[in-house]
Amino acid sequence: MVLNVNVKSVILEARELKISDQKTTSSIEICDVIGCHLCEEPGGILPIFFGSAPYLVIKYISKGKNYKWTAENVHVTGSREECEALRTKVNEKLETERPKKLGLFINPIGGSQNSLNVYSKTIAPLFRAANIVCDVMVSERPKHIVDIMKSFDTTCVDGLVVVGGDGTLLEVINGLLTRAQKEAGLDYDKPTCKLKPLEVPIGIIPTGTGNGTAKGLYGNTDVVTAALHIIRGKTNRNNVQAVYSGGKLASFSTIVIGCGLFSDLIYHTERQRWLKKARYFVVPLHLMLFKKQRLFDAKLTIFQRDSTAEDADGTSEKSTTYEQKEVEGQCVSITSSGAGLGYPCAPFGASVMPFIKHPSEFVVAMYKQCGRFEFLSHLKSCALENLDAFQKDFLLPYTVRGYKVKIQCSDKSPDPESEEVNINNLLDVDGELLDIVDGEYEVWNHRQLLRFYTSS
Ligand SMILES: Nc1ncnc2c1ncn2[C@@H]1O[C@H](COP(=O)(O)OP(=O)(O)OP(=O)(O)O)[C@@H](O)[C@H]1O
Repeated sequence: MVLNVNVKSVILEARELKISDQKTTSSIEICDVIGCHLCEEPGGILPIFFGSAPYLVIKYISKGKNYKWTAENVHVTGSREECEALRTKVNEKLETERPKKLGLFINPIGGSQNSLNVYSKTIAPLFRAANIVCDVMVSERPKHIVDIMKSFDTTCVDGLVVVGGDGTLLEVINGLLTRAQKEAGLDYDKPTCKLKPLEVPIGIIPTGTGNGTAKGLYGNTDVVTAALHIIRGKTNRNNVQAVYSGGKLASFSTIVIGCGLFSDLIYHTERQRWLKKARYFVVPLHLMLFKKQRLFDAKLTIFQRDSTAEDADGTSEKSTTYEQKEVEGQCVSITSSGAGLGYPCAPFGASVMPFIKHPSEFVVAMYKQCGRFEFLSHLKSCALENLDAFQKDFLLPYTVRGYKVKIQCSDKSPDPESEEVNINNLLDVDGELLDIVDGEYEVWNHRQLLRFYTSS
């Protein structure tokens, strides 16, 4: 919607623009202004005689339902001097924390394979309107971004933006965070090592399939909403989970880590790539409705906050002692969620929040055997963020600061090439499959390790 007003009816106040037309007065917060540009009326016979009429376009963020943001315009008419004066004053007020130069990484094959199109048609014009310059890199092969991250100079940009899915984001995060720890000379393979945070802010334009991190940060997976959060430039420090296996740091995670059912789903889905995007729907539905649940024996060791050794602000979690508990048994999956780790709208966010009392805590759940429909109804409750989604007989949820899993093979002397061994050594990390060593891994929370563009 375009609002047409005269320059005299626009009043610039300390933190907002007050705009009045004949009937109403509305206001736009300065932090929601995207940019301000002077335009000329298109040519015609009248401008030849009377001169062209300039007008000022004020582009601003409008916040709708379901966290959806759109870019709207106010057209301000008046004399050139008045329009230019208003433009200068508004631009001066636009906050200095806004990014001016971004490093942008596009995965052209993520999701519907339309990232390049989304960028050039929708995102680039918004960034241009906000006077943001982009240094664009397009990945040419799997893991190309991991290689780029090995030498990318983050000091020459104000922020990084991923145009892709969670897998591409994970490549950026893994590359940069690991490099930062190496450069700091830290013993980062030890779960107890306090890791060095990454200063450069990261944003994501969700053109992947799952897009869980974008949903967590922006409340939805709308690409315009995501771009507008990045333009606004507000950032938040977010927690990250780290996965360790075989005595090494294997990956970071921002959404979900799961063995068993969840890694099986990804394993089988990726084997049916010929189904293209339909595989994300057909394969899980087929497995859930027609296949028997795969059960495996596992030992889950949980590390919980020692209630007698309180760390008031929660920043020194590594010096805290832990109460350790072991749970053993047959299960369908062991899954932990990054919800509650500082992502304002994280997947399962509200569902696991009742369990979390401290910023360093997160939830790991052991899924026991259950009926197909019970399981689907649990997933639906999680998606709807119902507070009782984890209060099910087949679920054992634990509030933890870290946990360790050992998957036991049913065969006492298993063939290392067997499918059971293979599949037991796969872990779903944010929708990507990670090879773990001997069916054993550990997950720990690291506080405020990343800075994301978000406006919580
Ligand atoms: N040019 C390319 N050709 C083939 N694979 C690529 C290319 N560029 C990146 N990749 C790979 O694509 C994989 C998936 O990317 P991405 O996560 O962006 O999309 P997605 O899997 O559809 O989304 P989500 O992870 O949100 O479900 C990554 O593992 C990455 O290594």
